[in-house]
Amino acid sequence: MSKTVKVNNVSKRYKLYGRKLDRLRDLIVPGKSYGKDFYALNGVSFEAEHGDIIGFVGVNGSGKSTLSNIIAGVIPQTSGEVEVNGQAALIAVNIGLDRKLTGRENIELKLLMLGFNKKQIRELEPDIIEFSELGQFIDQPVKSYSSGMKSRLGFSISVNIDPDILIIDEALSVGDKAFAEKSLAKMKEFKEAGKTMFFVSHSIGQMRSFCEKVLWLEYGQVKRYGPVDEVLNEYEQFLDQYKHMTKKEKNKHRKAALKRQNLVE
Ligand SMILES: Nc1ncnc2c1ncn2[C@@H]1O[C@H](COP(=O)(O)OP(=O)(O)OP(=O)(O)O)[C@@H](O)[C@H]1O
Repeated sequence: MSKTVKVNNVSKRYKLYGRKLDRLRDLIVPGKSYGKDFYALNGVSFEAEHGDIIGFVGVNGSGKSTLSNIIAGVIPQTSGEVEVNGQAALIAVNIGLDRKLTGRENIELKLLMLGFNKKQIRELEPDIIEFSELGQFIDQPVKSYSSGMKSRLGFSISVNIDPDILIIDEALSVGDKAFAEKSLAKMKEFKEAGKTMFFVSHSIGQMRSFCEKVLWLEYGQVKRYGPVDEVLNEYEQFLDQYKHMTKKEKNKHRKAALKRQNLVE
């Protein structure tokens, strides 16, 4: 099977500043570093094949969205290599939509940015609007949309451009049940067409029903990568243990993780 996505030793470093002055100093003082390095991802490696449906799990802040954004080309990695063979589309709440523009204008802008010509846009637009079920709201500015409506618009654009690789970051969790079911059906179509998909969700049920493999991130590092049941069973055990930890034990766990992210409190 050929690889569609190869992520090799990828890290993402952010600078955290305790004081505004340090941020400014970092910009204007050459050769010196203020602020503290913080690794949202640290040495992440994995590969995806054609037709793989891969879920990203991990507790809040473990790096799932950062990894999704890097694969989609929305943000660059600090180090390491990412090879993406094909066109990738990211569906995430609040990403890629201009709040001042209407839904229709956002569709046109997004398609233009992806390199579609005017004729192709005219052909695609009705399908996108129909799938979104936004009705007359399509001509209202996106800033007046609820998060579910934004997610519908983003999802409709991304699935109708027929990408090779689809990355869905929590987008299904804000839509209503009917739209989530319609979206899942569309994703099943993509699955049958052999596309590669990445799926970020806190819903273990959705993960089990949809994904074949799972990548478990723990504070920026790969804890496990493998078949869905194997990894999720272990992840659920961890969540259960975590829930029953005393405050002191939770703190110890958190401190060990922060140390790995280079951020000792
Ligand atoms: N622009 C940024 N500047 C500094 N730190 C950031 C930035 N973006 C993300 N981070 C940090 O990187 C870490 C990983 O964030 P990310 O959003 O990838 O986690 P996540 O696993 O998707 O979390 P969640 O489940 O809460 O959505 C977090 O600690 C976050 O605070």
